[in-house]
Amino acid sequence: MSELLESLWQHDTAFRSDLFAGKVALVCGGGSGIGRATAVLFARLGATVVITGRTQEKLDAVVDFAVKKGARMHGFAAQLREHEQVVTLFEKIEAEVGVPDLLVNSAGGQFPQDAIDLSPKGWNAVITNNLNNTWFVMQRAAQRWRDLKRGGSIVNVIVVLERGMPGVAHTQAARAGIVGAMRTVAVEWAPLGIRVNCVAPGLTASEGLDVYPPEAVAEFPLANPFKRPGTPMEIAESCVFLSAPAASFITGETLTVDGGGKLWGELWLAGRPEWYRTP
Ligand SMILES: CCCCCCCCC/C=C/C(=O)SCCNC(=O)CCNC(=O)[C@H](O)C(C)(C)COP(=O)(O)OP(=O)(O)OC[C@H]1O[C@@H](n2cnc3c(N)ncnc32)[C@H](O)[C@@H]1OP(=O)(O)O
Ligand SMILES: NC(=O)C1=CN([C@@H]2O[C@H](COP(=O)(O)OP(=O)(O)OC[C@H]3O[C@@H](n4cnc5c(N)ncnc54)[C@H](OP(=O)(O)O)[C@@H]3O)[C@@H](O)[C@H]2O)C=CC1
Repeated sequence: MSELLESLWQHDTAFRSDLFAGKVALVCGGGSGIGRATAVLFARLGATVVITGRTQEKLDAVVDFAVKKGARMHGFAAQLREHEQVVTLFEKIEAEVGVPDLLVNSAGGQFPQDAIDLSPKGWNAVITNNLNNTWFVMQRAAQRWRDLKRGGSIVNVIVVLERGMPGVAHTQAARAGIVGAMRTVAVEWAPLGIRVNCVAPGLTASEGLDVYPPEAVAEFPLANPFKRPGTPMEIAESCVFLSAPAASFITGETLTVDGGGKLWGELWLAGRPEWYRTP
């Protein structure tokens, strides 16, 4: 783990080291994967960072590493699909750290299953975990920015929506909901100085891939023409770009970072259903 964190700390970045000095960045899902890489990058670029997720130990490992490097980082656990916990989280951040200026929503996930077999409970769990949680956090941030008469930036990490993604129909539905809401609030909130964008990663090598069955994993190299997964850092750089002043005229957009996966390739996240197997 410390080797992985060290490699994130040393990785080349396109950004200057004081880019976010004086800013507070909140990264949801910052205890692992894409969120962790984004949090570490914000910290390297001078931000005070708050990471959140359900598991305090995961947050502590990232915070301990960053603090030892001389960065400012805090980890506050929260179940983001519960609205009251989101409100309490913001109160705690404001009391102990300061109002966030930047928000990256990388908390989420799903289980792979053929759509035809999804149970109502499973469908609801994934919708709640990817639509409601992201919405609760982005709305709360915007409410605080409106109340305090200050702007901010929101970046939501979603999935690629331009093509079918067999095995994760529930998550595609949830993320399509986020894109719809994002485009609308980009308009409603622009006069408040609030920008809202999305990053759509392709297959990315994170702990999140552990939930996929071996037959699906074996075919992951076919997901894009580079024939490799992306790295969390490759996604983090885009999250940070959209959060930065360099993106000050970009709102309501989705930046796809998928190695060309939406143009070419096959991806069967639950394996191929029987009726798609070649004889
Ligand atoms: C083009 C190129 C671009 C390529 C682009 C590629 C994109 C795809 C790759 C994506 C990768 C990632 O997202 S990686 C990130 C992955 N990370 C995660 O998934 C972590 C977050 N996941 C979770 O928190 C959970 O797994 C989540 C799915 C939301 C469920 O949370 P809950 O605690 O509410 O739910 P549970 O109690 O566990 O289960 C609730 C019900 O869900 C169903 N359920 C849960 N797990 C199940 C399972 N494995 N198989 C079947 N059904 C399941 C059951 O009905 C459960 O009810 P019972 O039967 O009663 O129990
Ligand atoms: N890896 C990939 O190939 C791709 C990933 N994505 C999406 O990118 C995002 C980040 O994924 P990735 O970093 O790969 O996966 P991870 O599973 O490593 O990261 C997801 C993080 O979200 C946290 N989280 C999940 N649900 C909640 C919740 N309800 N409340 C608070 N925290 C929560 C998890 O922590 P904890 O469990 O401790 O709460 C975890 O740290 C996800 O939305 C994922 O679906 C999209 C396309 C491709």
